[in-house]
Amino acid sequence: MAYGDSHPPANVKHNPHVVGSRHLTTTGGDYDTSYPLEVRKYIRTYGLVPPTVETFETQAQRCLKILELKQTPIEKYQYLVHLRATNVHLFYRLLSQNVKELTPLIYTPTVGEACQRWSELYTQPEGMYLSHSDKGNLHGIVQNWPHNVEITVVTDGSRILGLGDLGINGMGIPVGKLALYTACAGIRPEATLPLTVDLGTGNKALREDPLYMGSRIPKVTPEEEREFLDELMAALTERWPGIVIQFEDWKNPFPSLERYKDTYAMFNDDVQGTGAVIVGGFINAVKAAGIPIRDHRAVFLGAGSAGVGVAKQIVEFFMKEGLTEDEARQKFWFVDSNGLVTSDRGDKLADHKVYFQRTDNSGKQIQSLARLIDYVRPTILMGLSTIGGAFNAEILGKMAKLNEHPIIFPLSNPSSKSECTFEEAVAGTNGKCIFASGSPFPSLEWDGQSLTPGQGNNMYVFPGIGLGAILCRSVNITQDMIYASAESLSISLNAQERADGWLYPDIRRIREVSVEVAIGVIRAAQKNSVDRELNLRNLSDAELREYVQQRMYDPFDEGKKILHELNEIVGNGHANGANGHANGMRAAL
Ligand SMILES: NC(=O)C1=CN([C@@H]2O[C@H](COP(=O)(O)OP(=O)(O)OC[C@H]3O[C@@H](n4cnc5c(N)ncnc54)[C@H](O)[C@@H]3O)[C@@H](O)[C@H]2O)C=CC1
Ligand SMILES: CC(=O)C(=O)O
Ligand SMILES: [Mg+2]
Repeated sequence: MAYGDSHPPANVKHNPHVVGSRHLTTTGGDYDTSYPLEVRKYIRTYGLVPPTVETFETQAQRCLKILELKQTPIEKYQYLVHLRATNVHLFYRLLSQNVKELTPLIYTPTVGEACQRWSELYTQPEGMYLSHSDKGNLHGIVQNWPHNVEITVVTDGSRILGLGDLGINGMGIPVGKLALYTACAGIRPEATLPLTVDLGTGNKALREDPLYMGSRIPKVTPEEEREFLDELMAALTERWPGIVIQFEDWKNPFPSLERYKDTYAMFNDDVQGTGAVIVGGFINAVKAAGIPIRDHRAVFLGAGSAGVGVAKQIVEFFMKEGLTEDEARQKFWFVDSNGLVTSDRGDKLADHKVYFQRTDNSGKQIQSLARLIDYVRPTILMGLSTIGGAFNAEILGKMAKLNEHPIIFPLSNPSSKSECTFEEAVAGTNGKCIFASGSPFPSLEWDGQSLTPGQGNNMYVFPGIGLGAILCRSVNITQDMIYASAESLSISLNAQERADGWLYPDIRRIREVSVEVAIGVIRAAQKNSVDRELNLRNLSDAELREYVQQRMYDPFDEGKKILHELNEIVGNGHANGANGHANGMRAAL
């Protein structure tokens, strides 16, 4: 049985903007009220939108007013989903102009609630769902996606943020991450593929929920998952040879990372992207703490994919600063749900934890985080545990007593899972902490000063990693490319941000930051000889920057670009008629 056809519908050849389903596609619709009338005629939305040609300012005024009228974050999320589905370029114009205000609505924390309520709130497809029962047919089904894809984010929904196994309801995460790819790194919306693999779920309540839309089977075995993914990876790269594949929110991400990292242009965002973003901020945090690298000690609450991913990259940073690998590794104490991670704890440690197991405190199985802090006297406290509030006043007070400027990073998402809030961290350390959290918290006043929290979220790096890998057509995504993203991020603070002691750049500058990250990633790919776009090797940094910027999608340019294309087709003069009634247009239609 054929599932798809690699050829686009016939009318696509006639006009690339008219895609069968009347401008409503899986990655957004194109009913833009800012388009000049001649553009509307060309893409056949003339008469389908109100007659006035609006400025962005007018459009934005309406959108922001509607958002203001919505009472809850989830209602605002739903409005923004609707906006993207009908007017994709306006959605991205609005997002890029209001990235600080809108990111929390389309990403963490609101996307967490959206995933928890996906079955209840579902209204329209926004990505691709592939089930275990589709095995054997994935090559055909992938042909059904109507666009040329440059990047996909794929989840199995088994660990969505810190909210556990949400099955296919995790689709909100690929959708949200890819929206950030477009807004923050200028990947065209239709070049992104949100992908959720439906490999069963360990969440019994979901399997029994009449509204759940995934397979009602328990999670498949690791062997079945591997066989499925082997076929999927081959199908994706066969259809789109340059595709970059980002794995996201898998309960156990290590087997796929090991298996595919040297064969495909893939990376795991939770292990590698998180590691890079935290190293990026951490380089600035250790400078601010004023303690020599050699004297730092880190306690990590949570020894999962993100915790271990972060620590491994900090080891790399410590080694670049002159420590041996063993000295660097000995600076970490991990606590998981069974307590301190030691070699003699009595349970079999998961493979990824073994590297960081402690062997020096046998017989001293420390029972609580507070006791461990007394024992280790850490300078750094990281939270990747999904345990909201775990850094309580006692813990924060101890960190403040031990350090002039304790580094406190509660990184779990969404906000409800954060190990502490910014306000709690500031109050608990008497304003002394150096702080970054996974989800955003508001600025606050402390002792007559305005304090702004850092957001240590992989959104600062994954868009630039993907952009860099796409542009240099990287064969793989190497560890050097990931580490380069951290270094580029750390040096992308501007003078004001440095003077204010910020760890991360203002999120409103994210497009600029993504350009710098992409440049670092491309240079590292070249050093590792995994790049295929060899011309970029001859460009100076300034030329490469210009090249990257020019290739980024700009939602403000869309109308102009279509008009330009139309002018090319019908000849100058015809399509520029002020009343939009250009004769040449008829020829084009
Ligand atoms: N800020 C960021 O950019 C990122 C944040 N995260 C967040 O980090 C958190 C963890 O993610 P993963 O490591 O992928 O999950 P995971 O499930 O692999 O790891 C969770 C870890 O927390 C431990 N844990 C659970 N209960 C605990 C308790 N009571 N005390 C001590 N440890 C406990 C578990 O044993 C495990 O080691 C999530 O909330 C996720 O949203 C993940 C990736 C990026
Ligand atoms: C930010 C992210 O990737 C996570 O919390 O899983
Ligand atoms: Mg994630």
